[in-house]
Amino acid sequence: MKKQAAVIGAGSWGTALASVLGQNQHTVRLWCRREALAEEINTAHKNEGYLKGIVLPDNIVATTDMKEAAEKASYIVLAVPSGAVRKIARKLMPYLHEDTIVVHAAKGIEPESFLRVSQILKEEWADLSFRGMAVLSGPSHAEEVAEQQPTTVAVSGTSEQVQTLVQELFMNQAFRVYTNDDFLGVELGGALKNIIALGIGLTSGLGYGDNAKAALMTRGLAEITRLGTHLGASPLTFTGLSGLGDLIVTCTSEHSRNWRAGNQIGSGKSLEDVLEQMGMVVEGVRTTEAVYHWSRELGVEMPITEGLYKVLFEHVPPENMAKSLMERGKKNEKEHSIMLLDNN
Ligand SMILES: NC(=O)c1ccc[n+]([C@@H]2O[C@H](COP(=O)([O-])OP(=O)(O)OC[C@H]3O[C@@H](n4cnc5c(N)ncnc54)[C@H](O)[C@@H]3O)[C@@H](O)[C@H]2O)c1
Ligand SMILES: O=P(O)(O)OC[C@H](O)CO
Repeated sequence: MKKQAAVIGAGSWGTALASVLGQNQHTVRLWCRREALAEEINTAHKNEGYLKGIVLPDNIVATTDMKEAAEKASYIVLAVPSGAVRKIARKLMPYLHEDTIVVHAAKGIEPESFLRVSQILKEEWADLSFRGMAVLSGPSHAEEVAEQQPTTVAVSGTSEQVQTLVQELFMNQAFRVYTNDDFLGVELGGALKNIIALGIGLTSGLGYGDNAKAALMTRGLAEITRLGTHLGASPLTFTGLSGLGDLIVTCTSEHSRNWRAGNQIGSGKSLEDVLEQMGMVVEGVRTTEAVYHWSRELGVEMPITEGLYKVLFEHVPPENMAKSLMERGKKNEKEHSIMLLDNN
């Protein structure tokens, strides 16, 4: 059935998700910051700056007016960078009502508070009543979603009903949505994989090959799972779409901004120059900062995150990251899995 949906954020991901909703014949209002972009979307049905060469469904209406975008929507999809979520949550406040379902699609952890995006929203909207919240996450580069290439993602919701409704809202022949009741795990997987993708890009920039890439992906997943299960997420979620799936796509795709940023830093560019030239969000930088401090506070070992933090924020040369990881003390590969089995 046709729904009223608002997508907040007309960058790569917001535009791609609006496109999926448009293909599904929903009424879509896409909120963007710049008038010129709204004009481009409404007249040319394009967003060339973020999704080059893509023609958008003509039932997407772009606006810079938050009221016009969100007031009548029964679904509000948040697709801004995690760093903008608090500010946007405040702007959205007047337009949430009893029937609103909020779907967030941002992947990050807040550095100062160590909060996930859903926790930021709950904090900002503590006094409001709305129908529920969901997180949509998984291996899904906007460029391929916009081209209607086969894509699979996971959705988790504050209730089973919300989860199923969001699955129905987005699902189509090119965009397959699985439900997963582990909200924490789905949200964490999407945020944490960006750290590992940055690290892998960095080693590729240094000239290391596929063995290093496989090592970091495997041990990266181990450290994501270690933190996630420590916080109460299911280990199985990290083997699914929002865990391993998203890790694979972000660490191997030419589309990944996190991988590309790491690659350029490994090749000798400064973090500041890389971020300035990217022109799009590189979530892994902020999340590395958050997770480095968070894991230390929690006493959870995350050596890849630690190595990357030192390169990004303490000006340690990138080659030292690989060296320090290779020279760590002897370990049993299954150490953490054994601990998990013992606890069950
Ligand atoms: N691009 C993808 O393939 C993809 C896929 C899945 C999830 N995500 C996640 O979606 C989120 C958004 O990523 P993106 O790729 O669309 O980023 P992007 O850089 O392509 O676009 C970001 C959009 O947010 C807007 N924005 C930035 N700062 C803002 C602020 N302070 N207030 C209001 N608007 C602001 C920008 O104008 C732009 O429209 C990120 O958390 C990202 O990890 C991205
Ligand atoms: O381009 P990236 O590195 O921000 O990754 C985008 C998505 O998270 C991939 O699923």
